[in-house]
Amino acid sequence: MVKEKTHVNVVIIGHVDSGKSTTTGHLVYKCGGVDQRRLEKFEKRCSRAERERGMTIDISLLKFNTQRYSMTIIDAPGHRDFIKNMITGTSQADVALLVVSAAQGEYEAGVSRSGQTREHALLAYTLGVKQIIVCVNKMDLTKPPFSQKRFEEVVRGVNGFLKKIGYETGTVPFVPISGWTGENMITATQKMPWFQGWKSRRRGGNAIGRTLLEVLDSIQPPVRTINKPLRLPLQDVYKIGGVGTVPVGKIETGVLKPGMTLMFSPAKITAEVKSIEMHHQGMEQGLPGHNVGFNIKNVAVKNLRRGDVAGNAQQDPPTDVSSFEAQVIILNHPGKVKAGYSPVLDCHTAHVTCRFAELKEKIDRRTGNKVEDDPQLLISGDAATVKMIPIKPMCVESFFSYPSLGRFAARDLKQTVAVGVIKSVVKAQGSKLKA
Ligand SMILES: Nc1nc2c(ncn2[C@@H]2O[C@H](COP(=O)(O)OP(=O)(O)OP(=O)(O)O)[C@@H](O)[C@H]2O)c(=O)[nH]1
Repeated sequence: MVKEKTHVNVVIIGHVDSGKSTTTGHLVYKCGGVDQRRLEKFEKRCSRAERERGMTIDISLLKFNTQRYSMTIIDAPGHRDFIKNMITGTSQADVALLVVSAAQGEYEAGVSRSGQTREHALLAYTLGVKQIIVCVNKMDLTKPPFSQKRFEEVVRGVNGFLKKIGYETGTVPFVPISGWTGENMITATQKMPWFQGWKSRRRGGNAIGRTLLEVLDSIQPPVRTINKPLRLPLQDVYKIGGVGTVPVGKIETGVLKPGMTLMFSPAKITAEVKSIEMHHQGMEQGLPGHNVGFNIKNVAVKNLRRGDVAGNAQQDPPTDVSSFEAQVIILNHPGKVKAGYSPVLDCHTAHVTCRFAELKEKIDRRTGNKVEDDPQLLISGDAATVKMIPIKPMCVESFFSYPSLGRFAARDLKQTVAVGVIKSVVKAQGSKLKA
């Protein structure tokens, strides 16, 4: 049997027009598993949706293979809801690919105060994406073309702010590429003979690859969370004739098996798993990353809904929370955020209004150090620790215990006003679990 490649989720980040689509498009066309027709269809849908509604695009179709990994591009910015998707997206990114344009003026704009390069990198780091690869793109447009001096200038600059954000520089690889003309994407170019591969401190100074594809192949395999208790946020619940109630969703942690007794929270319902399916095939078990449908008996469809979380009733079952403490970053709020502010939170598949009950402390975004106790208000750009109270039952977890159930986007006025990670939760029955 052919060994299945390890699956890796990649998020593409970088300033507008840095070449994210061009670069990823190149990878997918050359190393992709998506057939041309589907890709064309996707592209059509993509541009129409973007034009008309600025809608979020499901680009889960974008896949490509390296030697060791099967990679899925889980989201790319430029879409209005990128930040929300990055946080609540169906999969967690294992690695971030930061695209930086080396073209004259474009690099400078990207790393300027209003540029998105730092913002995206900070967001990736805050959300726990600790592996990052930087492609220094548009090398064909440097002056002179393919300039080593320009590459080194970009490396110095980007390393400087990655270090401030918290990334361990020296281990972050940089590759000079042209996503447009293809240099160093799949095959090594002769046009940049000065680049013989990124020398990684982690690999004792050995070069880890001259091409973007090789560098992607050199990442640390993601640690899967198979040994943790089961968490399966429901996407939907179906009633299927002759079968019964079938909830569907993606397994975030743990293992789902027939015969297991599940607890659904906040529905507070237990039920036994009869069978499990993925892509219409029966399975003996479901593992993290699997999108499954499973049949449970004696539970009416109306008693379960999207946003409920299934877990093993015998092993740290999920429960709803009466409050939680989160570290938030206010992104776009036109006014002032004060205690009592109640935006809608998107956390895993749940969508629940939560109140900023207490603003506990304002913190420095980069160092995480406290800068003020009990602030009266927060404005765009501020980071703070806040106590939040959901206005109806909701199951969330600390980011530390279950990352994908512990990060959220807060929405108001049709935009993402804040993003956050949950530091600790108070379970509804009163026991406080500290992260
Ligand atoms: N010469 C050259 N042009 C490039 C390269 N990569 C991208 N471009 C061009 O730069 C422009 C922006 O590229 P995109 O791939 O759309 O950039 P993006 O980052 O996806 O843009 P947004 O989604 O709007 O943020 C396009 O006109 C591309 O053709 C490159 O390596 N060399």
